[in-house]
Formats: sequence, structure tokens, C-alpha cells
Amino acid sequence: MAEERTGKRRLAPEDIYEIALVSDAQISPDGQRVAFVRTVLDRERNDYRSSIWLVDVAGGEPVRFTTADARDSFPRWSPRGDRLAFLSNRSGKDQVWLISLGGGEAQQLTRFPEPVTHFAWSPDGTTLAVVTKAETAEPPEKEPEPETDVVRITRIRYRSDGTPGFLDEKRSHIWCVPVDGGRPWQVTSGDFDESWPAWSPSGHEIAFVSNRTPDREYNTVSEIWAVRASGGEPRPVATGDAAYFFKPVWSPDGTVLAFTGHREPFAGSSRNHQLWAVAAGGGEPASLTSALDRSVEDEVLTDTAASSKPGPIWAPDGRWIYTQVSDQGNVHLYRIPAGGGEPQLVVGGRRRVVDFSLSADGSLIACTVSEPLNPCDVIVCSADGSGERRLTRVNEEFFATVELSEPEEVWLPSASEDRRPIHAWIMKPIGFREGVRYPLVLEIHGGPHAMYGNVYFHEFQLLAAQGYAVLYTNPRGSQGYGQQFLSCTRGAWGEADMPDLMGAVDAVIERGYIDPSRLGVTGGSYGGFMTNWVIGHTDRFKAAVTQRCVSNLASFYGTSDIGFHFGEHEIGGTPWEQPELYRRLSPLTYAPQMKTPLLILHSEQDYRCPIEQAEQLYVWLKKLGRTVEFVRFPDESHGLSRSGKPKHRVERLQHILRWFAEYL
Ligand SMILES: CSCC[C@H](NC=O)C(=O)N[C@@H](C)C(=O)O
Repeated sequence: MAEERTGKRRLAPEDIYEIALVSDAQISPDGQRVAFVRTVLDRERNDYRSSIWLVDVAGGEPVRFTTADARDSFPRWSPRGDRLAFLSNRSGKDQVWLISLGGGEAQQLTRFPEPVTHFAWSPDGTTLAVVTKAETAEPPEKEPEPETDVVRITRIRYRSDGTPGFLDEKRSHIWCVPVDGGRPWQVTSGDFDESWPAWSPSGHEIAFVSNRTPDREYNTVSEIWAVRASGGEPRPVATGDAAYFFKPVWSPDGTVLAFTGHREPFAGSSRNHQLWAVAAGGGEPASLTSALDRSVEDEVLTDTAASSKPGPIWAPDGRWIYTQVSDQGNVHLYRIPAGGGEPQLVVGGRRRVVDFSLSADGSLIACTVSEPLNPCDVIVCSADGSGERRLTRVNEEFFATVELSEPEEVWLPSASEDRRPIHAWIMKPIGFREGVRYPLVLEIHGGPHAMYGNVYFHEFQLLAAQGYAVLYTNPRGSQGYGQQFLSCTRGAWGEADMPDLMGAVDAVIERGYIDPSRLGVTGGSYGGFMTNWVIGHTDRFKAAVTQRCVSNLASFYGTSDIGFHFGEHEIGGTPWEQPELYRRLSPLTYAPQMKTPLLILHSEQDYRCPIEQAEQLYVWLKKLGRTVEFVRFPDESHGLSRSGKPKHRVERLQHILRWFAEYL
């Protein structure tokens, strides 16, 4: 029917191959061009490829600038704008490469034996500050054969989601690398992990993020330090047991450092990240965004985006600091007065500003944006957000051939006593006709402190294409609605947020086009926890798919790479201090009440929510005689739905559709 009406076809799982992703829009210092990363899925190799592209700010067709068959990322303009440094895995591991804008091949700059994870240009353009775990600047003649494959563990934090799954004993440090020849030198050292180097405007110092507290093994502190670029003993800038600070950036006159974070390290993602300023010499930081009551990080979730690493940026006149702000399902670009005062919205709208950059004179901004019906494009606008123009139309051709469902943004009453309105999105099925009642799939997000929002979500569009209405919400515990809302799930996982979800389902059913006997539920990670929780507390759902889930909080403590502090803060104590609370809040406790046919999807190298969480649930339900199936994804991590091997991503989507087709 839809096809007849619109001439467009329905979306399919394999269409992930058709969608190119752009990210990391970096405007040249002179504001003439934007460099960005374009990532595509390589069907033949079952892998990803990315390259650096350029587009003129004045308009015109974007052109591919790096041409290697590799993964190029993180393009950064030299201060004079005559070359780009970028990361590439062309030589095997991510290293820094340089390419001149005047033409010629890219040249490999660094040859560290370990990957480079981040770098920053010195203000005079002669040197890069580079982050790597390498202990030497050159690889050894021959890689030494490991003496054993046995892993010896002595630290409390030793896991890391994915492969190989263990943190090694090597430490991330800052090196300086001269760009036109000369030997690299190591700037920081010791038993610390450093990240996010930021050059002072004079080029004499580098600020960075580290945890240098004596008790760092058992805390989650993140401090701001500075060190002379030539090396030596770092000095504290914003440090101490209450520091949870990231992404430092110097004011143009070098007198102030701004950074993001909060003052409750153990609380992690359950607190708004604020923008802070401190005298560059060190001292007591002041929050510039405490009145905003929102996080200055990007908290939105999607399955269709490439990653970038935006941080705050000072306007060159030192009056403003530009930052992302997560607000009610959107990620907006704000500028915050550096001396205090009202934050100003710069790039708003129903969308996510994925990353951004400023021209050297501060007059132009380039951003990557994502919208509900368009995964990504590059835009430019003036410093106050005016005069916005779209520079790319990356997926326009493809989306002209498929029919998408436009999400309707609504506020629906919670089923809890307070009837609090909960922000939600409803997608009608493709081919929707008045008078017909449709099955509904409730999608529950993870975190719990993240948010759904105004971005393209392939899984949701796919469900709509298969004839399901889709409901997604930001229940209590979500980001984007202020600190009080964010804290609601502490010690009350499932209990605090399930009424919000059920109220939203009730409200959608009241619209008259949902068949209440055909409700499905799914979610990943904390959303998988909630899927398990929901089917343990109601039989109203006819089919469920739990993904990368948590089922047993006691065994989650100590097996997840998220760290011991997460459960302690989120649940309210350790399993031995609060055994009854851990039992009460674990979905497995309610397994005997679970009757809904359940599909369990889990990655074998998921060390965020280890697969034992799925295994327990599967065997308990099987033994209880329930309809349950377990699909395991080898060599995949927690990020399967977003960054897994393309073939597995397609198979995952197919399994979800299969289960709902069979049981809903
Ligand atoms: C429930 S414990 C860990 C949950 C995890 N939190 C952070 O990593 C989570 O829910 N992740 C979400 C964002 C996801 O993977 O979708």
C-alpha cells in the first residue's frame, strides 16, 4: 500500500550498508572549508572504511581528500591551515598522518609501537601533543614473542569491553612530536593514565586529564593537570578527591582553563556534567552552568552515528565558551559567557549537534547534525547561529527511495501516583490506515542515564517498516530533564521507571490505533535490564527481546568493566552490605513470574554486561519451561548494535524482526 502511494520501498535490515555516516566537522582556520570524516560499511570485508572529505563553505560538491583503503579519522587543521593531521590505521595501528592542502600523498608522522588515541597541534604549528601507551617512539625491530598467554591480574579495574577484554599494565602518556622532523619526546610518565592534551596559547604548557590521587586504584577521580611542553613535573590545576573533570581548554589569553564535569566522582553519569572555569595557575573551579540544570555532554543514543570527540571551545575574543548541551532529547550548541551570565542557544532545533568547530576568528561554526529522518550532515552558521546552511546531503539519494516514519514528539502521563508527564516519541507503522489497530513495540533505552531523542534510529524505522507502531520514551533516570529527574532511579532501578513506561503505553493505546493484545518490548543494556524487569512484573506484553542485558545485580558487581563503583552508587551499597536490595532489584528474582516469550541477544565479548547475565536468565527460564531463545554473537562487544561487524548488525536486526513476527 505504502509503496503504491509513495513509489518508495520499505526499509530493510541490510540498508545499514546504504547509509554513509559523516562526523567530526572541522572548519579551516580561515573559515573557507570544512574537513569531515565519511564512514561507510564495507560489505565484502564485513568491516568499516572511513576517509577525510573537504567541502567549501561557499557551497559545492564535497570531495574525497584521503583515498587510502583504510580507516582515517580525527582530522585537525594546522594553525596556518596549510595541512591536516589525522589518525589512520594504514600502517596497522592508528598513527598520526599529515597531508598538505597543496596536494601530494599523506605522510606518516608517528610510528609508535602502540596506537595513538588523541593529539593536538601546538599553537605555532611545529609540534603535536600525542596520547599513546607506547614507551618508545619507534617500534622495536621485531615484536617480542609474549612469554605466556596467561593473564595475571593485580588491579581492581582490569576489564575492558571488547577484545582482548583486559586492560594491560601500560599507561597512556603524552608525547610531543615535531611535525617537520626531529625526535619525539615523552612529556608525562609514571603510573598514571593521561588524556586530552590542550596547549596553552603561548605553547609553553600542556593541560591534560589524569587521576594522580594516591587512592586512584579505588576511586574514580579525574583531575586537570598542566605540564611544561618540554616535560618535567606536572602541576595541579583542578584536582582532589571531588574532581570529576574532563576536556580542558585554555582561554585565548591563557589565564583561565575551562573544562567539563562535576564534583561527585562516584556518581559518574548520574550527575549533570557542567562547564567549569579555573584560574590557569590552579585553584577552586567555578561552575558556569549550575543554573542550566542540564549536562554539557552529548547524552543521546542511536544505532546510526560515527563517533567524534567534541569538547568545549573558547571564542577567540575570550567572551564565550561554546559547548554541547543535552536538553529533552536534543543536543544543542550553546555559548556560555566566560565571566558568568545567561547561556545563549546557538544551534537549536529538533536535532542532535554531534560535533562542532570554530574558524580562527570565531565568526563561523561548522557542525555535524543528526535529525529524526536524516542521520547526518554538515552545516555551517555564524557565531550566533544565524545564517545556517547545509553543506552536505550525504544520504539524500538513498532516503529518497525508502519510506520513513516521522516520529511524533509527545508528553504522556506516568502511571505513577504523581502522573508526571513523560517525554516520548510515537512512530506510526508505514502504511498506516485509520480504523486499523496495530501491534506496538516499546523501546527502552540504556544508561540508565542517557536519553532517546531527535535522531535517526535504524532499528525503530525498521520496526515501523514492518508494520509496528513504535514507542520510545525518556522515563525517570534519563538525561535531559534536570538533576532531580536524573537521580530518581538511584536505589530504585525498575521500581521508579516502570510506571513511566507503562503510563506511556496506556496513553498510546488510548489513541485507538493500537491492538492492546499485541504489545512487544525491547531494549539494550539498562534497557535490557528494564525489558527483563517489565516482563517479570506484568504479563501484558506478548513478546520481548532483551539485548546486552543485566539480570543479576550481585553477579554484575565485579564482572562488568563499568567498575565496582557503579553498582555501589546506583544501587546504594555493595552486594554484601545490601544483599536484600540487590535481590529485590534483580530481574532474575522475578524469573518465575516471567511468562512472555523472550528472545535473548548477547555478544560474547560484552564485558560491560557480561554474557553470564544472559546465560543465567536463559537457563532459569528454560528450566521453568518458558518460551525462550538465546542468540550469541561471537567476537562482538557491548557496542554490537552500533559498531559491531556489519553482518552481525544485520543478523541482529533480523532476529528482532523474526521474534516479533512470530510472537506478536
Ligand atoms: C545496566 S549496567 C550498564 C548499562 C550501560 N551503562 C553504561 O555503559 C548501558 O545501559 N549502556 C547503554 C547506553 C547501551 O549500551 O545502550
